[in-house]
Amino acid sequence: MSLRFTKMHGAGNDFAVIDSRAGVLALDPATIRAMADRHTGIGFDQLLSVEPARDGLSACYYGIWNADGSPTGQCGNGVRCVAAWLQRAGALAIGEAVQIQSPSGPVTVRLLDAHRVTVDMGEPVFEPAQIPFDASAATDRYTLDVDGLALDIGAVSMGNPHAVVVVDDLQSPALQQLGPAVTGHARFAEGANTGFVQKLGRGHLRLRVHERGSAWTLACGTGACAAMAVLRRRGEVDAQVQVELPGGTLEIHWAGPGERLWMTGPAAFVYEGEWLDAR
Ligand SMILES: N[C@@H](CCC[C@H](N)C(=O)O)C(=O)O
Repeated sequence: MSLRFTKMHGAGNDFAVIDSRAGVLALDPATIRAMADRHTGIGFDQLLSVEPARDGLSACYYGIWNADGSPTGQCGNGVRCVAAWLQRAGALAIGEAVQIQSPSGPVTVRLLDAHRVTVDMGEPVFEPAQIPFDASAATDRYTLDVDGLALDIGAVSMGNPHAVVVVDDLQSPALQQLGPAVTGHARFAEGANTGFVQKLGRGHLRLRVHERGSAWTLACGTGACAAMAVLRRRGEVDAQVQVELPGGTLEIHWAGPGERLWMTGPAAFVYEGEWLDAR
């Protein structure tokens, strides 16, 4: 088996993008893990498959798989890359807004230029059953028992599940163990992407995310949206926030509950390649 792909990244969160518009390949988790391997494969956080739209309305559908082969519902950095990929393929014009269908539903993208994209990410979902998170009612903060430590978290879905933890020091060595522990916590029935956020001001956040299925990444687009959603709902940030991640900066706008959330950030091409399955 061989497979052509485009290597891309959004603020350092990296992807292999496959053109599946003419035929969708069924890739098993073991194959995705082999492709994702940073020593013996292409190396990526997520695999994105651009497929024909399933709703007759969207420009395309895109499937998302983590480096461990698990599927997910949304990818904020990925959808910006898909938009830039469509433009390079001649299927989207700069300035044009189109709907892209993701596993968790449609989002609307607008290309600001060939490498910068704004996305209407929809409304953050705080209802525990929809995250899914084990709690009787939606609230601004929950106490999570992590190996005896009472951790204050926010929980939200941006099409995928997120835990948001406010910290004073993003470099604290304790986060190395806390990240995986929250990601795999039993109260998140499907796991969670865990964002540790440091507040630098009402319009400025610094964030590190331990992702479900891909571990620590240089950026997580839905993680930036989740941090904004949780802190804005608590009244701790303004409607426009800059989120600094290890690999780059994203701009997030959310007026508040009942409103749609917008994310703007980069999408970069790295190279075109062909994966030769030599396992
Ligand atoms: N990096 C992504 C999120 C990818 C999916 C996530 N690991 C999950 O399993 O939900 C982003 O930019 O949003």
